[in-house]
Amino acid sequence: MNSPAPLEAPALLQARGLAYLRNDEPIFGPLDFALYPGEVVLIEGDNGSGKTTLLKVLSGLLAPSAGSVLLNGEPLTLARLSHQVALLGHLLGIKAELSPLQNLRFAIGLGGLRPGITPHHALKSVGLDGYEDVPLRQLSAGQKKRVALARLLLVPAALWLLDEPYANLDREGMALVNRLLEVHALRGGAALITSHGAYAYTSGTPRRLQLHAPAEKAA
Ligand SMILES: Nc1ncnc2c1ncn2[C@@H]1O[C@H](COP(=O)(O)OP(=O)(O)OP(=O)(O)O)[C@@H](O)[C@H]1O
Repeated sequence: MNSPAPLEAPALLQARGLAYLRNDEPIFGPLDFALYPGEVVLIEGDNGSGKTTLLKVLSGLLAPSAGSVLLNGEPLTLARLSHQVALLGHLLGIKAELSPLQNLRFAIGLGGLRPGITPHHALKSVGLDGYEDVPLRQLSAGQKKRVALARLLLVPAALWLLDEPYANLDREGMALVNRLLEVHALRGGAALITSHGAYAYTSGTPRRLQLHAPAEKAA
C-alpha cells in the first residue's frame, strides 16, 4: 500500500506587507517573508536599519504600522506569543537581582517547560554549572548572555527571535549558539537572527533578509 504524500509543513511565521513607521518615517517594510520549521534566517542590515524594531514587531512588543504577522497560520495573540515565541533581545529578559536558577524558573512560569530538561541541566549545557545561585549582577556580560541562552533551551517555543545572539560571547560561546541553533532547527524549530555583519553562524548557507538604513533607503 502506498503511504500518503507528506503534507507540506505550514510556515511557522509569516509576515505579509509588514511595515513599521516612526513619526511617519519608514523604519522597515513593507516586508513579505515566511519562516519554515528547520530554518535559520539571518536578518542583515547596518546600524539603524530596523533589525531590532522588526524583531519587536514580530514578538508583539510593537504593533506594526501596516501588514500582519501569522504564527502557524494564526494571528498573534498574547497566549500564542508567550508559548510559541522566545525573544532574546539586547536586554536579554533577565533580572539582575535574581540568580540564574531563579531567572530560569521565572521564564518557565511564563513560557512553559520543554519536556526532558531541567534548569540545572540547561545551565550546565551553557557552561554555567557552579553559578546557579549567584546573583546575575555579579556575572559578566557573556555569562548573562549564557543565562539567556539557557532560557531558550528550557522553554518549548518553536520560534526563536534572536537579536545579536553572538554579542559579548567568546569563541566557545559563539560555537555554543551555533550548536543550539542546529539542534533547534533539527527538531523542527526555526530562528530569525540579527547581526550588523559579524555573523558567526556556520551551519550551511542560511537564507538572508536584508534591511536598509534610512540613508540607503533615501538613496
Ligand atoms: N525608542 C526609539 N525611539 C525613537 N527612535 C528609535 C527608537 N528605537 C529605535 N529608533 C530608531 O529606529 C531606527 C531603527 O532602529 P533599530 O534599533 O531597529 O536598528 P538596528 O538595525 O537594530 O540597529 P543596530 O544594528 O544598531 O542594533 C533607528 O533609526 C533608530 O534611531
